[in-house]
This record gives sequence, structure tokens and C-alpha cells, in this order.
Amino acid sequence: MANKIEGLSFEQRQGKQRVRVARVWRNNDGCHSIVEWNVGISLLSDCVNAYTRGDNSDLVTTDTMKNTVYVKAKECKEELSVEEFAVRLAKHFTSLYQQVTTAIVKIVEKPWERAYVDGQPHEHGFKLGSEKHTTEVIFEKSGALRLTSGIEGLSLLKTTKSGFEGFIRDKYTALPDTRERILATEITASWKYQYESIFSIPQKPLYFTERYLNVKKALADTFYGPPKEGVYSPSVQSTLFHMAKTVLKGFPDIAAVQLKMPNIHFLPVNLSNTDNTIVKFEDDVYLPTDEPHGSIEATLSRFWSKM
Ligand SMILES: O=c1[nH]c(=O)c2[nH]c(=O)[nH]c2[nH]1
Repeated sequence: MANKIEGLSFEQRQGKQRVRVARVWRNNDGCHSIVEWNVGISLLSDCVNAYTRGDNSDLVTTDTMKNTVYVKAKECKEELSVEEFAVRLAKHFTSLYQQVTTAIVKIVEKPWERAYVDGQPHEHGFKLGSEKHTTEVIFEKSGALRLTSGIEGLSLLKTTKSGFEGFIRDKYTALPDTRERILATEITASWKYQYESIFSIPQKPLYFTERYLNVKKALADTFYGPPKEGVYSPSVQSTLFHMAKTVLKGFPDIAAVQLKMPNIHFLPVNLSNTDNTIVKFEDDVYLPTDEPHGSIEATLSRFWSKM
């Protein structure tokens, strides 16, 4: 929202970032659950006088925003998805404060997973997993909603059924064609739900948590292919496209999906001195590198939707 001030255009927002909160639910059966969230809040509001006149009377303090995270976490009497919590927060800011026109809430969930002891789920023991569940909610006073979920740091690798050949070859090209290499990536994914108002959001408890787990599974299953024979990948680009298509085909309430898939190279190791070969590469010894890495990103959307 731009304001016109003294013939100039002015845009502003304020919020609180990196508000960390953990919430434990102690169920009657003795089983506990926990979530740990890192919350970022950004409010668009009519408070230009704070900038231009030193008049703070329209400001929601960022300290209040931080406190609100703890109040709302306290109010959640039942376990809920990170998306649902973000929606509740965003709704709170736009409905309580006349000045606030839009709330943008981003949350990263730390992957605490239930521990298993002797094959049994532990009632109150947890272990940190790897990839993180993320969400972004943009909620307007009018009721308009944009809901995005995602995954950060999903590291996948396969030791075969990957190649890269037939690319542009010129005097700068050193890369040989191959039909046998390791394919490794650390995926950042985000997907936009089609829900455009809070009234259209499914009310089923933990709906978005289940969706997150299913999207993650669909991405990984498509990357690997079936357990015995796998599936051949002619490029990261092709695998990325298949993964994105699987998400849109499998989940009708997802309108668009963005995938960032760095190509993390595993270089063949060949070592020799002037007399001898020390190590001859036979698809067995690799040098893993993350610097430099290929960067391959794409967004696939249904026709009517944007990310
Ligand atoms: O799957 C790949 N895509 C590329 O665009 C690329 N570029 C490169 O050097 N190796 C690869 N691999």
C-alpha cells in the first residue's frame, strides 16, 4: 500500500521477526505433543504519521506483536497445524486493530519427531528430524487470504538412474555426456493453496499437517521412482518437472508449486601420478561438493493461478 507524501510515493511495514515459541499439549492418556515455531510477523497499516510527524498513536508496537504470539499459543487448547496458527495470528492483527490492513505471518517449524524406544512410540521423548515445514499467510482485513506452505532442506540422493547428455557443446564445454551419476539435491519447495478466504479452509484438525506429509512423500517418491527399478532421470530439470506435476495432479487444492533443486555434484575421483593410476573411477569413489552447485528452480501453476 503506497501513500503519496509531498509528491513522493511511500511504502512501509513493521513487524517482529524470529519470535520463537514452543507449545506442549499434555493429553489425558499421558501422551505429550510439542511444536516449536519461529514466527515472523509483518503488518501493513495506516501509521504514516509515525514516520512523517513523530506521532506514534497509530502504531502497534512490535513488542506487542511478540507478546501476541505467546498469548495465541496459550489459547490453542488442542494441537494444530502451523498453517492454522499463522491464520489465527494474522486474523487477530487485522481484526483487533483498525489501522492494520494486511498481516503477513511466516513460520518455520522445527522438525521435532516422536522418539521410539524398543520399537515403541515414546510418550514424551522427541528427536530432531531434518527438513522443516514452513508457511506464509497473507491475510487482508477484507477477508482475502493467500496461504502457502513449504518444505526447507529436504535432502534427497540416488546413486544411479541419473544422467545428463545432449546439452549444448562448444569450446567452453568440458562436461562429458553421462548416463550414470549420483543425483543429489536439497529441495526448497513451496505450494500455494487455492483457499482465498478463511471460510473456505478445511476445518478437519491437522488437515495441513497431513497435506505437508503427503506432498513431501509425493515429491520424494517421484524423485526415487519405484523401490526396485527406480526411474531414469535425464536431468534435474526433468525430475523437477515430474515432481511438480505429481503435486498438482495429486492435490486438487494446491494451485501452484515452486521447487528449488540445487544440483549437488558428486565428482568422479580419478587420481594418478606420472607413473601410475592411484584411483581409477569405476562408479564407486566420489568427491561430494556443494560449492559450486547448479541452481535449478521452477514454478508450475494451474492456468488461473500465480505463486
Ligand atoms: O541435470 C543437470 N542439469 C543441468 O542443467 C546441468 N548442468 C550441468 O553442468 N550438469 C547438469 N545436470
